[in-house]
Amino acid sequence: MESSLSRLLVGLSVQISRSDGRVHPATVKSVDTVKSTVMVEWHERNICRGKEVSQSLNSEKGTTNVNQTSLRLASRSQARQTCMFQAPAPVPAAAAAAPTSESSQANPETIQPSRPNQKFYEMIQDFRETLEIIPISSADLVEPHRICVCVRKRPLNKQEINRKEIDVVTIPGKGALLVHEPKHKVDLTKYLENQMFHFDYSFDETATNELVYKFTAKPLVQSIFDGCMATCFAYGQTGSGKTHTMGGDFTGRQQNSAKGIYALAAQDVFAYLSNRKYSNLDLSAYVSFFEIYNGKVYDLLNKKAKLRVLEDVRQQVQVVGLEEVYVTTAEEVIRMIQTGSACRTSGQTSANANSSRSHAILQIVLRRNDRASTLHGKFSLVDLAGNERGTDVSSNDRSTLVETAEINRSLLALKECIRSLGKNSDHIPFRMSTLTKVLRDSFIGEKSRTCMISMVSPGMASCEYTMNTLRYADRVKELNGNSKASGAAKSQEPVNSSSDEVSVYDAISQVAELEEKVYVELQVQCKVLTCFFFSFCFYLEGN
Ligand SMILES: Nc1ncnc2c1ncn2[C@@H]1O[C@H](COP(=O)(O)OP(=O)(O)OP(=O)(O)O)[C@@H](O)[C@H]1O
Repeated sequence: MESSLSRLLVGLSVQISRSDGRVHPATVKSVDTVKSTVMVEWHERNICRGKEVSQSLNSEKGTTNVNQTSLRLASRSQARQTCMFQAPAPVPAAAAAAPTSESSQANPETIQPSRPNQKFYEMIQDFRETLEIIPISSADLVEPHRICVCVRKRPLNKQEINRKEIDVVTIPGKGALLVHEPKHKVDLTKYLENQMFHFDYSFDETATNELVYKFTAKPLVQSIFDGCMATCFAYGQTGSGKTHTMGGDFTGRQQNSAKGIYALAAQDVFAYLSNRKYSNLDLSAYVSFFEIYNGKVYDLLNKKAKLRVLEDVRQQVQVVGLEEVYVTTAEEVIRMIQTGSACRTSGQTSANANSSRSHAILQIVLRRNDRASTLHGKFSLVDLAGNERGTDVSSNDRSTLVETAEINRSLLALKECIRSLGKNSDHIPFRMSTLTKVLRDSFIGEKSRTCMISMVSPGMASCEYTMNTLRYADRVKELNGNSKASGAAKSQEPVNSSSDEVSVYDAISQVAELEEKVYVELQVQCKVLTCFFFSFCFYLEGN
């Protein structure tokens, strides 16, 4: 009885209610049923530029609460310490073992007496106690952005909960996101490196697709009716929620597309089309859905037909033969999304990771009902390849290495194109990849609008990938913040950004820009040489 009670209580998260009314999370360290004492450890922290600072507790006495049982505080010393509590009548094992169903539902993490990385879990919980958390809500104002970068955290999934993984991401709200990176000192002492990032919006695990849509893609739907070329990207590692956000919730091969951003955008397009404000524009909507895998384009609405990407003399990029279907209702679009997604999945056989190795692009095009079907506006919704592929260089398999290189190239190109757009640069390095080539018209001119939704997985095992995703998004956002075109607030540098890292990124940007300049320069020289050649031929013929 004694040992089972101890086992059940040790590691349990409890709360210390101080006499001044403040509450601190604490952990049961040991239970002595003979002396009727419980050892509880707690510490208090404050945030200071992302680092944690221990503070001393001032109150001498307080009470603590273990499964609703009040214990009297007997003694305590300094800030981070072990305290002795006088235990009341022994807590019945059954009561201790079975937390109320309400509490277990509210947070399954708190009912686990012990877990791998329990210490880090407690440190994160302590840290969260010090934060003021105000999640974004539908009542918040949607601000206009030319380039909008936001982040969405998904909840821990079943497997992660079964593995007792700890959640290392906190969304305090107002565009902020914190990653609590678990670290070890040389002497193996555990500590957290708390990294703060700021974006235009940050969505926590409770946010619905509708809420995310309202702040991200919805303003872009409006913009295409004003003649803009809009693009919305879902970026992040495999399993972080890109398809869930864009395509809707699905399990296995069953997909409920009605709740994804694709479908929500389609519904709004038809709502605007029937709105009196836009009806005099005399517009029609068309949809195309394609995938880019290994630099090749496949039509998802035409049995995965392989398509060619060509650039004409006016630098207009065309996907030759891409099916563009005339649509009149959102239901039609949803059916196409389902058909296209099934085609994408079925083409991948057992290699399920394929889905994250390709970029899927749904385009909703508005054309005027004139003879030439003049393009009025275009919305490209992109479910990008998983970004972890870019860092996965462990494989020796040639095809995986080629895929990895292609994904790296396209994600890098994408970032550079958005940055160039933010800088109002003359040189958009869109030729760096097929992805940026087919989206070229989304990166040029005053009428371009871009939104990037960066998805992060909350688990500790994904921490490194999460940091990569956030650094990428931060890099896109950084120049957006400085750009004259955007009205967004200046973004905050993540606390860990080293100058080396920044200079490497700058070097990449400069190389991309130079590459584009050289290309344009070569084109001009080629034209001059061609003119010279033909003049020379004329001259020879004349003589
Ligand atoms: N916000 C969320 N709320 C609830 N479940 C989510 C959320 N985001 C993702 N999921 C679930 O997590 C799982 C993985 O999500 P999803 O397939 O969207 O990831 P992904 O980033 O598209 O992965 P991949 O790159 O491999 O295609 C799915 O089962 C999905 O339903």
